[in-house]
Amino acid sequence: MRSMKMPTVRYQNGDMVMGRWPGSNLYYEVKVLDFDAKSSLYTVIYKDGTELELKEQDMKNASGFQTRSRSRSRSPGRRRSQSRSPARTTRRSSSRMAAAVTTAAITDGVTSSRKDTRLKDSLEIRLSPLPQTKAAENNGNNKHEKKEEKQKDENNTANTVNEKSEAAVEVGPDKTQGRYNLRRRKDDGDAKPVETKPKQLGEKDAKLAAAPAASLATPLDFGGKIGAYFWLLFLPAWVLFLVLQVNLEDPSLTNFPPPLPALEAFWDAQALGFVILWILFQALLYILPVGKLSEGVPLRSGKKLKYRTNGFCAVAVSSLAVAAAVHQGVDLTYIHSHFLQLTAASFLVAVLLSVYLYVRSQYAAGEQLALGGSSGNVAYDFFKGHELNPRIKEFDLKFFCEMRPGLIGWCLINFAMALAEMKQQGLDAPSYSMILVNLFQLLYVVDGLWNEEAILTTMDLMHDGFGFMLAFGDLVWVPFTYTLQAYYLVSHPNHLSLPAVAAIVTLKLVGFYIFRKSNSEKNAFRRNPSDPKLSHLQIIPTATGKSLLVSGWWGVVRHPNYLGDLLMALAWSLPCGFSHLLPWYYMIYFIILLVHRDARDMSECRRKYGSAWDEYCRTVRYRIIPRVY
Ligand SMILES: NC(=O)C1=CN([C@@H]2O[C@H](COP(=O)(O)OP(=O)(O)OC[C@H]3O[C@@H](n4cnc5c(N)ncnc54)[C@H](OP(=O)(O)O)[C@@H]3O)[C@@H](O)[C@H]2O)C=CC1
Ligand SMILES: CC(C)=CCC[C@@H](C)[C@H]1CC=C2C3=C(CC[C@@]21C)[C@@]1(C)CC[C@H](O)C(C)(C)[C@@H]1CC3
Repeated sequence: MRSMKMPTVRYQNGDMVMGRWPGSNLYYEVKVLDFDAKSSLYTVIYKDGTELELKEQDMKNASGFQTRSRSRSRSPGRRRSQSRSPARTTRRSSSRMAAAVTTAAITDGVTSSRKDTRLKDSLEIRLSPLPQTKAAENNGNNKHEKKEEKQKDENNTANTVNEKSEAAVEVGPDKTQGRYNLRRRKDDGDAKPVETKPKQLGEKDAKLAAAPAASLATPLDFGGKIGAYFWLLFLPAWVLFLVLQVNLEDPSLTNFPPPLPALEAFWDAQALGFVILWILFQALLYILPVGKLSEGVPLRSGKKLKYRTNGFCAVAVSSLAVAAAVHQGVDLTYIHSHFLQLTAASFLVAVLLSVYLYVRSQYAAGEQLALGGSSGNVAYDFFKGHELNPRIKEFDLKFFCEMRPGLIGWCLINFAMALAEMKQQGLDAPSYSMILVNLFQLLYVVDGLWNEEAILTTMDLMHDGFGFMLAFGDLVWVPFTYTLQAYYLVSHPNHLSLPAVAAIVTLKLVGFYIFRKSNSEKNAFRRNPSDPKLSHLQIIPTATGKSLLVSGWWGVVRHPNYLGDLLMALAWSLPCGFSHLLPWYYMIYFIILLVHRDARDMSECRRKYGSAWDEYCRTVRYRIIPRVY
């Protein structure tokens, strides 16, 4: 009441006005409940019961609007787009729900073709869900409809969707000006963001969570079933090719096939012993009860897993252990001279682990399976990973393998290469090139471990199952191909002038800054969308209850973190010079990997977020490189 008496307050308690739905151009009829003079926010209630806080600029007098019938807005274009839209099932079924919360479709009287397109677009925006109980109240009256809706939603992983499409109104050119406070008033007490609260599963959600993953499975990628066979054979063969190439004086693609060693040369029991010891040592560090217990993102079941994020401690202890071993006279150049055998041993471990993972996934409950690795085809699911988060008690195999033995092993191998260079070239200290490669990659790994919690919001952890692709990637690909630049420098010295060093360091730092800032921004937002530090960012709400960042780093390109990563990759290759293609292998591979990952992520997000994702893509036009790609 205190605030309502102030002269600057435009709307009074109880006034019916039009309120903009956050992140869109849609205006709905709302009732003003309160005004907070401190924050200058109005608390309003929409007809479906959603309470939000809005700024005055996002509210308008109802008299300035004219109504528009739904049928008029359904242009042929719209029908086309509907039939293409992955959100169509949800949209149609939920439009019936919307009947309960209908207001008339209205426009502000501005008519232009641009506006029609925008209206068409905005009508497709699916809005944030109501709390389950409320949604059930609104939607649950007609049992027949509810049943039908369940069936229609079978292929949609989104939670209950509530749509107010009939009440769409578009106003103003600045569709996402300012961030909206999406916290409901009753949540203010615990100040928890809507999306990080454990979900109260409604009947439908419980059914979705328990549904066999096969019925929800996403389209196959990596060339599908045939592709899986190809990658299962090609990836190990390619690693072998690279490892044999880097040993040659003149590594070149034209040396194909490179001279193959005898079969016995691959096997070394001691090398296998070292690999197993290293993995066990890392496992021991992982289970130490030190460091934070971080929560992962909610699973389909609504549950959140806990992860021990003590990676920085693990790399610190590992460094001390390695330093002590060197001090005790352990010759780390063994890693250089037995590279092939160590690779073969790690490959063996990765294959055995993948078989174990596949077998155990056969006994896993539906809700524990990855949607992307549940095709029903053995080779594909073995490759892509059938179970999402395989765990032995609290020990998370995917998280451990991705962040520990291979990643920390990468630094150990690089360090061994620096020692091997000094030995082979008769140097008192490693070359500038070797130092740069070592420091750059060490920074990358240590940063990843320092920010270990951020991995929990990456694709691998959230969506990909744990199978051969990641087991092999983590235990073989990362430690034995990401180290090729250091390996190459052992016998292919490349002199760098100081200005060249300065230029490469600058490039690395720029890349690192973009990479770190963008990853941290997304991670912080996913963890707490109401974080005051992010209040300057603009968002697009989606039907799943999660929002998409549309400004800040994620408003520059759709994958700013990939851009930073690519700049860093360039800085890792430059110290090796231009004599051979081999040290540029990582750069080339990484472009392919990230372009493919971006495409995978795009289709996954389109499936998840429907038209909200399309809206994001229209606003943020470029994928990785501003104005180029
Ligand atoms: N060195 C290496 O070998 C590799 C390094 N990487 C690096 O790992 C990091 C993680 O990469 P990756 O897991 O591929 O992808 P991202 O960390 O970019 O994660 C993609 C997910 O982020 C969410 N998202 C996308 N756009 C937005 C937005 N606008 N607002 C909010 N959330 C959004 C979506 O998930 P949701 O909405 O479900 O939360 C999407 O599925 C990157 O820095 C990458 O460069 C990756 C692969 C290999
Ligand atoms: C060809 C093939 C077998 C591909 C498998 C891909 C994996 C090698 C990569 C998938 C995502 C990865 C990430 C990292 C390493 C490579 C893999 C496993 C990462 C741990 C490197 C360090 C970073 O700081 C990171 C934590 C962001 C990153 C996460 C993704």
